[in-house]
Amino acid sequence: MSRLLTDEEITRQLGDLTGWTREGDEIRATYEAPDFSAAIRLVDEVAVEAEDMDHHPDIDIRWRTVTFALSTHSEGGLTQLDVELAHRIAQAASQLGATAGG
Ligand SMILES: C[C@H](O)[C@H](O)[C@H]1CNC2=NC(N)=NC(=O)C2=N1
Repeated sequence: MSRLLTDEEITRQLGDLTGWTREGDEIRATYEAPDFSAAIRLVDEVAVEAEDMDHHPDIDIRWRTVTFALSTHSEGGLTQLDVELAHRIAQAASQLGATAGG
């Protein structure tokens, strides 16, 4: 169980994460991988992290562009779980040479 974060907490905790923006009850980022295979590997690695956390992103895959949207559905907004998963996604993306873009 994780409580909803305040606006200030969200802003502060996303501060050092490139490409992540808040849109209402979600945080989102779009990554461009070197190729389609790397994009799928990124999704696969994120799946492992999501299962580890029992916290799951919405994922949109278009060729080598992958968009992740995070929200804690049970709480109806953003919690520490979303910030933690965003950091894990950023780490996986970095290791695969995927860069955060628009
Ligand atoms: C029972 C289990 O913990 C819940 O269904 C989890 C699974 N993954 C989840 N993922 C997300 N993003 N939000 C949730 O509220 C959520 N709930």
